[in-house]
Amino acid sequence: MRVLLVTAVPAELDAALGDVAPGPITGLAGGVGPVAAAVSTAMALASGEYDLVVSAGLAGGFAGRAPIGSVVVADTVRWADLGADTEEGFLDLTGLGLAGGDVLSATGGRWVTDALGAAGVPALTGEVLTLATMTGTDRRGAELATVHPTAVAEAMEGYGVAWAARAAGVRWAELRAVSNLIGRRDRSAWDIPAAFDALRRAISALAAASD
Ligand SMILES: O=C(O)c1cccc(C(=O)CC[C@H]2O[C@@H](n3cnc4c(=O)[nH]cnc43)[C@H](O)[C@@H]2O)c1
Repeated sequence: MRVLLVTAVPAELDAALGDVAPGPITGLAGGVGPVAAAVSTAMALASGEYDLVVSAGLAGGFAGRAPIGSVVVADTVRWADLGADTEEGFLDLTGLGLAGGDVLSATGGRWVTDALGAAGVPALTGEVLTLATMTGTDRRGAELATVHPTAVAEAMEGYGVAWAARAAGVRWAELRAVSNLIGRRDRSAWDIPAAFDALRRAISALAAASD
């Protein structure tokens, strides 16, 4: 299994690949946000060298659903701020009568959860939201939790990676380690070392399964 691992920033990539010897996993720090992620993933996939793409890195977890330090694997990803903000509430693409889809099913998610299970790495499964605007208020966090009851976490790249993988006909997954809870932005409450440790263990499990 030849895996392309796409993070947003180099620090996430270094943490993810910390225990992984050169081999079946190739890393790419593709940039922050869905557009940078989609473009960099599409360019890498043009080589035709990969069987699976994994969007990986830090994430915000919904309180009571995904605690700091936990690993989450997406069954679906949703670009949650793609649509229109109206007096009647948020309208997604379907609500706007537009084609394109703002929810994608993770075609490689099962392979990732099986790899984690085989290595004894605990993981939660659920919807992972992609947002171009990171949530920074309790009001917005509560709104997202209500509107998306099966969402466990939010990040900023998964949908972009998924869109590029789907266009290239390559299976894809999203795996995140929770560094902070979604809500009022309080950088001092982020536990990046705990999340990076969880990320490193999870990616080691993927490397073991891809050999
Ligand atoms: O400050 C640091 O030391 C540091 C080191 C590595 C990465 C970061 C980031 O800020 C990564 C940003 C990246 O993480 C995702 N993320 C993390 N928490 C959230 C969130 O609450 N809502 C949305 N996205 C989140 C996201 O994918 C960013 O691209 C800092």
